[in-house]
Amino acid sequence: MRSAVSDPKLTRIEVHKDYLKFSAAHFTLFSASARENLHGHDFRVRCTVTAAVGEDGLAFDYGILKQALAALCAELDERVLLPLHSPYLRVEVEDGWVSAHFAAERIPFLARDVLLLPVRNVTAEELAGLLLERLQARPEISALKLQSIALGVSSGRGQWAFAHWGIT
Ligand SMILES: Nc1nc2c(c(=O)[nH]1)N=C([C@H](O)[C@H](O)COP(=O)(O)OP(=O)(O)OP(=O)(O)O)CN2
Repeated sequence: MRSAVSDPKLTRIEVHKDYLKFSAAHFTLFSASARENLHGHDFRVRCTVTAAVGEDGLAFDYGILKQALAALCAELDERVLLPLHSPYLRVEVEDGWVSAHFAAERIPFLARDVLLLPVRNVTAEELAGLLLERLQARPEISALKLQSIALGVSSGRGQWAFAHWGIT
């Protein structure tokens, strides 16, 4: 007898928990001469995946996904985020200081407060792409054999950027 529940071969699982966030400072670079002032956000993260449902009615323990996302958020929490690959900004690290060189400005930070990220700009879209890469690189996530991942980053209510992998 078929189960009372429809028997989907694929399911979509979404996680968006209040604790999936990181508080960080940044400035968006709009051109070689225009940028925002340094400011901060509680960046929020959410993730939607598709996966096959097993004969036991379980796709995978989504606690594994939540823990991985929380670990990724913790890596970025309470830092000034600077891009290493910007066409407009040069980063210099010396004697416990990090200097961001932008147009004619030298913007100094204590090295302990800065996190240099392999992105072109500290924008929601670049952060989403970076976090997706880092999520996929985690062995406990690659072991889940997910079919697609969409990872979102928000810099404020009502504005999200998503990075995607796989077929949805
Ligand atoms: N494509 C993108 N554009 C902008 C980004 C971004 O990440 N990607 N980021 C910013 C700002 O840095 C900021 O993060 C958002 O600015 P803002 O919209 O002012 O944020 P608020 O929450 O204050 O939104 P309000 O609509 O003003 O309430 C800009 N552009």
